[in-house]
Amino acid sequence: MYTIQTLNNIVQCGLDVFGNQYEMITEGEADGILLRSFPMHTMELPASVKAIARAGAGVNNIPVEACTEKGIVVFNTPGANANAVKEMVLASLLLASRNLWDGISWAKSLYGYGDIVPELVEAGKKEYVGNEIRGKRLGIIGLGAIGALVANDALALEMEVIGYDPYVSVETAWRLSRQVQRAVNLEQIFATCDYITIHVPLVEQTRGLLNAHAFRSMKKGVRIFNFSRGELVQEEDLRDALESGIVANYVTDFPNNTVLGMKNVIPIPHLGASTYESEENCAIMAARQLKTYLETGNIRNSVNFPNVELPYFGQKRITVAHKNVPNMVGQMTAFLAEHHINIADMINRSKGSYAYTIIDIDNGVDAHIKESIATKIKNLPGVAAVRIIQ
Ligand SMILES: NC(=O)C1=CN([C@@H]2O[C@H](COP(=O)(O)OP(=O)(O)OC[C@H]3O[C@@H](n4cnc5c(N)ncnc54)[C@H](O)[C@@H]3O)[C@@H](O)[C@H]2O)C=CC1
Ligand SMILES: O=C(O)C(=O)COP(=O)(O)O
Repeated sequence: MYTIQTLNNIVQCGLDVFGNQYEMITEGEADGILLRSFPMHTMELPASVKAIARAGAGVNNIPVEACTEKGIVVFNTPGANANAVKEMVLASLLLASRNLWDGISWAKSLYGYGDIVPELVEAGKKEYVGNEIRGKRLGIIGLGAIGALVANDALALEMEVIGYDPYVSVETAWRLSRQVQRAVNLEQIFATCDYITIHVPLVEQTRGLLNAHAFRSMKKGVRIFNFSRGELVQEEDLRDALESGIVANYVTDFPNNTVLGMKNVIPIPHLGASTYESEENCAIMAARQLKTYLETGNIRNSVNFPNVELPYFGQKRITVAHKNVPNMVGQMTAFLAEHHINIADMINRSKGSYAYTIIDIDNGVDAHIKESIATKIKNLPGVAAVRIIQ
């Protein structure tokens, strides 16, 4: 029996993945945590927690580094909500270009004028003339799951598309249309684009990516779309850019009080991933990854540990999350050799400064010997967490 704590509402089909061997709780000590955007940074993590699954892409709400040091595996669901965000970006391109936000608000304000409403509409519509997006240049910062989808569909809408992503994955590169131009630096995007959309994770390197320097390099009247995270944009610099007209519109999925007070901001209440389809995709994927990890130790789509999978048929298994330093595996297997325990199968993979090892041992080993080996491994310098699965 495992216990899963949910920190946000997770759609039922995701919860159903766990089955009746799991207890679902919202407070207390759990083996696994399932969440969406719940801010975890100030949360005390019980020692019972072995893994955290983010039903979504961004993990900046999770203390990933602290989790890594404790051997807690953090998962996300790459691509599972990308289509939802892409559709929102496409809608926003039109929303901002055609002055739909102001136009609709004005039309609604005409309620009560009676029979002359149609006349007022025809007389007033000249205030809301917009631009077409066809033929305009769209700059995409970050060509991951979302950025690549936006790029391809913007081309289909006859936009000219240029993308910037120095770390683009091979998989994304294959999916991208060859018509997407490649920017060698951000200045190329800033200086030439009519529309700029940003699809990078919030990390120290990307915080404040759009700042005074960036705004100064942009074409006057550029429209900016932020469906990634509010902190990617330096707020006071944005205010100046909106006031001076460098930025014609800022469409953001992350409104806060400061940004709401700025002119020409189109605020969206973090609806990028809020579709039934995406909520289901994310919840099912996150739940499956978490369940698999708890039951087999296999890791798929973790942000802090490598993908490691060894087929599991109910055999005895030791899993170790540890630092990626020499002789870790040697020391672990030495303990097994001391007790004449045969290794049936083994795998070790690393990701950055951490690694993960799965050791399958032959059945028939006494429980107390297994426990003693687990304790010896746990006490090795560099080991973050040890589990015995059987
Ligand atoms: N508004 C919403 O509801 C949602 C927001 N998001 C946000 O969007 C972000 C991107 O999501 P995905 O495309 O699914 O993630 P992803 O991981 O597939 O793509 C991110 C891309 O950014 C690139 N990148 C990283 N640092 C960069 C830099 N300094 N300059 C240029 N490119 C850089 C990476 O190489 C990668 O290709 C998430 O991290 C999250 O913050 C994601 C889903 C829903
Ligand atoms: O997946 C992401 O990064 C998102 O921002 C989606 O957040 P949500 O699950 O809608 O709270």
